[in-house]
Amino acid sequence: MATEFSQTIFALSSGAPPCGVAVLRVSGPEAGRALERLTGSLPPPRKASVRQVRDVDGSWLDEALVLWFVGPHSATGEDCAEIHCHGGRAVIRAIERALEDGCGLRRAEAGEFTRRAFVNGRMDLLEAESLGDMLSAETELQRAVLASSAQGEASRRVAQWRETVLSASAAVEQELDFADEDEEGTAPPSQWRAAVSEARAEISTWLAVPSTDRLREGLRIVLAGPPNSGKSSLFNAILDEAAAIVSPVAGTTRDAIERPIAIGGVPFLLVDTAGLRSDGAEEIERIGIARAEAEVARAGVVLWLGAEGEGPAGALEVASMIDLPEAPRKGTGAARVSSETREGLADLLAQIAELGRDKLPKPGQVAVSRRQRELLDQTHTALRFAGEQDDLLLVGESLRQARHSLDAMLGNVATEDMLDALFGRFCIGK
Ligand SMILES: Nc1nc2c(c(=O)[nH]1)N(C=O)[C@@H](CNc1ccc(C(=O)N[C@@H](CCC(=O)O)C(=O)O)cc1)CN2
Ligand SMILES: Nc1nc2c(ncn2[C@@H]2O[C@H](COP(=O)(O)OP(=O)(O)OP(=O)(O)O)[C@@H](O)[C@H]2O)c(=O)[nH]1
Repeated sequence: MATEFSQTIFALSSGAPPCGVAVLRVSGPEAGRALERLTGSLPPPRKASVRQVRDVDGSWLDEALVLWFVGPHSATGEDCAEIHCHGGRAVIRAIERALEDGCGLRRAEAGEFTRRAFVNGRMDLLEAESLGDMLSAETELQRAVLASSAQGEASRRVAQWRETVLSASAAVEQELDFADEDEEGTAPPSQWRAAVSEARAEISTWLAVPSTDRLREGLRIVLAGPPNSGKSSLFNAILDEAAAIVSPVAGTTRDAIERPIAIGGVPFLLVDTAGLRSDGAEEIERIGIARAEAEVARAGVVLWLGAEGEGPAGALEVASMIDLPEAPRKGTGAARVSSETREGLADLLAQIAELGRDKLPKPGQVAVSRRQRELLDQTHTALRFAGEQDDLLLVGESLRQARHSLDAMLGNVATEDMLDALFGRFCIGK
């Protein structure tokens, strides 16, 4: 996407019409002139004002509440106007047409308002990423974990580490100067090593937290066990009981049947390992088993419905079909359920939610995306090297690498492609 900041953009920022009130946002140098053309005059900045909205030919369109923000004191950092109109489809369309054809504005692309806020220094990349996650949050745990990053907490810490690295670099330069001059004078004390090691320890605690991608996708619960052990029945019973998440993560539908669900406010992806049936050719059986094994390997939680003690390590053993007098397994498994009568289902769900809370980021912890974790990992490696190295030239180079990774986290160095990918997953109007 070519970023053309001379252009003024507009979009419907509120949800799908028809709705009670719709919010049309306008950002860019022409925002004030457009608002003036449609409503007669510019209201006082930042003050909600009721105005009659008219098309450029003078025909009346709606009575609306309007807001006017003078840049840089706006969400995007540019001049911004908002028209809060009645939420009928035709009303919205008529005002959009007046903005597009009447005023010559352009429809915004996905995430373009936020992208402008980023480019104008209103937020850094960490904040933009967590805002994106916040917008797709469906469960309470997702919201609660992202709340801290959204408040800029993560950014402040990263900026502090960057400062630490910059000061260390300066100190190393100074030590190098002393060495060069070969003077008798005492070299400055190497306090930077302590500061760098402290930052590295803090980075380690962040690296120990699962990524926000994990949080967004949900923890995989894989139902495993031999044919006819009741996996599909339990799959359906759990789905029935838990709240289905409305928007499944795009592109995750694979051979196994997966459904995103929330259990106790924790996001999960419930996976039924279908196709395990061994009544076909040996070839098919092997493929089925390989597939199930692969699912088990990438599972966050395995619910094992097979014989006791035969499940994969760490699996939650589930005795199924307990309503049957001749239940295939009356075992003392951690959980006992009947998909038929739902006995034990609530207990099983509570156990699953607890496991999820344990394996996903916790509220109060700072969680970052996989991409950010890679950069953080690079920073950590560079800082460890710097701390252990005696050759000051190599130390200086490692510190430069660490600073570069931290800059990439904040978006001080960002490529257009990367920004396209990040902001492209936002909604239009955000
Ligand atoms: N109607 C509406 N609601 C919204 C937004 C919006 O743009 N419009 N936002 C869109 O993201 C979020 C709120 N974010 C905002 C962030 C900063 C400013 C702003 O005007 N900041 C100025 C003035 C701050 C002040 O009041 O002192 C500034 O920081 O200089 C506005 C919205 C969520 N709700
Ligand atoms: N009475 C009773 N029957 C059950 C229960 N759970 C499953 N069944 C029955 O057991 C049979 C096998 O259940 P499925 O859920 O299809 O088992 P599965 O493990 O998915 O089987 P495969 O897809 O072949 O691997 C079906 O006839 C179900 O109706 C239960 O809790 N109580």
